[in-house]
Amino acid sequence: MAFESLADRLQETFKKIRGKGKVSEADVKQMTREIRLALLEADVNFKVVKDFINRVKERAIGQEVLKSLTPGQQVIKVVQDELTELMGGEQSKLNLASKPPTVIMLVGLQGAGKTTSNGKLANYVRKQFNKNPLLVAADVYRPAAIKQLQTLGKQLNMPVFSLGEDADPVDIVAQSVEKAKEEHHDVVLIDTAGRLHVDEEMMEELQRIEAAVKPDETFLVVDAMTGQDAVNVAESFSERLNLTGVILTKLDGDTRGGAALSVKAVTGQPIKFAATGEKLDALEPFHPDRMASRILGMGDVLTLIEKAQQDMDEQKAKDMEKKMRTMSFTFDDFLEQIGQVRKMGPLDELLSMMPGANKLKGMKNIQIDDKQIGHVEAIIRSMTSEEKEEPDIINASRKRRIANGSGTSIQDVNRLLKQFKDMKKMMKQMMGGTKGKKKKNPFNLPFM
Ligand SMILES: Nc1nc2c(ncn2[C@@H]2O[C@H](COP(=O)(O)OP(=O)(O)OP(=O)(O)O)[C@@H](O)[C@H]2O)c(=O)[nH]1
Repeated sequence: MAFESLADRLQETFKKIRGKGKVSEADVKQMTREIRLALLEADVNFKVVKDFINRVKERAIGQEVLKSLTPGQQVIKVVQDELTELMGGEQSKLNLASKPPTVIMLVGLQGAGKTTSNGKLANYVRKQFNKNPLLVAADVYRPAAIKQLQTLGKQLNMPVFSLGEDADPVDIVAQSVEKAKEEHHDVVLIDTAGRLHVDEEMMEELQRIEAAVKPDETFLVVDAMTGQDAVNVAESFSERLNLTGVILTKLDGDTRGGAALSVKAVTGQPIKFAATGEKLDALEPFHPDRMASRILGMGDVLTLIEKAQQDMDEQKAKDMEKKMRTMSFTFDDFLEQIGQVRKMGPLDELLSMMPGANKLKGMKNIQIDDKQIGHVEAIIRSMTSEEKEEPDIINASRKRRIANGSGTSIQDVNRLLKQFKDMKKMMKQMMGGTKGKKKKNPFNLPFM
């Protein structure tokens, strides 16, 4: 899972400071020392780390007192804020031209995921903004590049503009924009040539394309797995082109996080999209605040809920959120959720967005093995309504009855009860509620 060791280390550090009723300057220094090491180990650019630590230190030591947070929590909030800021603060939206077509050019090194991202982005603008994109094959050097884009075009049922391998890329893009106007394509997505390394010839060509079509967006596609290297590449590109944003790819791999955390500071350009897989729908707008929460082990509950909303009807998603918030989630809801959640995608991917999930090694405690679902359903159906509402009343004799009724064993029943308990614990953590009395949580920090 991406960011795993960074997340582990930061959470270890926070554990020490969270409950503190008083945080001394020495505590802050100790904490920032640990954060510094964790970031360096995650391959974050050293200069970026230095600035980051200085800001955290300054704010954490000199901060005003917020009544609703303990001093330990305040310090953690400072880190969360600064981490969000480091990745760009506000989410940066796609810039669509007021006068179509919107021209989007993708640049980057070979293998970064440029061509794939082109297809994903085309898919995204069609779905989200109801656009009618034209894909443009301007990589005439890599033999299979045009073909690859044409294959993507076929999968998406979208036209691809190409003049073959012998044409000049500048002619290709200029003609493609004319064609887009004629045929009412409101978004033009240009796939440019990549090289293994930054080289002069490539940069000049990209600059010529840029001058010819004046793109509304020029996205640098960066492979998150390449860490520091990615940042150096980003620097070279941003020196020569008017980049407007970054698409960070391969966030589904076990990247240490360096590129995600440094690229904004180094290029001045925000990460606008994150790609999390090879499939054509694996592209999401990048939200710095959610990513910061995720790195800090607070989970990405909003993305989880959005994902849920895409796949189940909105009312159900709202109900689910409310139930989690008020802790009135019962076994009946659990049963319903199992069905819904299975529609949403691979369980391990969903679980990785849950707060604290990275701490549950292998996530064994809450893993819902698809094969066991039948058992789980049978067990829940063998419970009385009272038991489903208040599982704490399930004593040894009730367990025996449930096991018999569902054709499972007492161990199976115990396991499910434990899973349910763990799940509720996690919900409590992520929603910040305590059973019975509701605490005010102005910053919506799940660890409160
Ligand atoms: N796991 C994962 N793989 C990705 C992602 N994005 C791209 N890939 C894979 O990375 C490889 C390279 O992607 P391409 O799109 O061909 O790379 P490119 O940057 O266009 O390369 P050139 O056209 O040679 O410049 C392909 O095998 C993609 O399937 C991602 O977000 N996650």
